[in-house]
Amino acid sequence: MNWTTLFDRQRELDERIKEQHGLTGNQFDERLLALLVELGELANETRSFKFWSKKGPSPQDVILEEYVDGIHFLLSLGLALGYERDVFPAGSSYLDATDAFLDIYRKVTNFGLSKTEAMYETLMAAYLELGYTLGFNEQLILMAYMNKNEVNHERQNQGY
Ligand SMILES: O=c1ccn([C@H]2C[C@H](O)[C@@H](COP(=O)(O)OP(=O)(O)OP(=O)(O)O)O2)c(=O)[nH]1
Repeated sequence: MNWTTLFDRQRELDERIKEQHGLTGNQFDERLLALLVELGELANETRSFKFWSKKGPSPQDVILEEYVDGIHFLLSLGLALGYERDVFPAGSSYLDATDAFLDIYRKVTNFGLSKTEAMYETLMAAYLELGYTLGFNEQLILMAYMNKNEVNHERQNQGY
């Protein structure tokens, strides 16, 4: 994954939102909470934990769009702390989606407390691994990110 391109796109979007909404500060806590909320929305679409229901997951394109919302906030958090990089190390693989979600919730919380670059790297690697666990590859993730980034610009054009 060429993360530099994604960080560049994210920086443009974040700066635009910052200007449009007259923001000061880096909104670190809000971005962190937004990421946790997106993780919940993503888990809900996969229905991976709903042992009480026979209803299947949402279509993969719906799950992918939720997944790349999380990528947006992760990139945003990295930008807020100056942690942009081109490469992140591979994470270790997960047993299933539920295992991945629980691990990532822990890692988001740890990162929010420590705010270290090492913890950020670990979190990025884990989130990418979640993407693989959900059946996506880097190409799909990159394309979906670009599409949603465009949608986010369009929303700002419309005074969202
Ligand atoms: O500084 C920011 C703020 C937001 N976003 C992006 C991330 C995500 O892709 C989208 C917000 O999520 P979503 O599309 O779910 O927005 P919402 O306002 O929660 O929409 P809805 O109420 O329709 O779920 O905005 C950024 O990239 N940078």
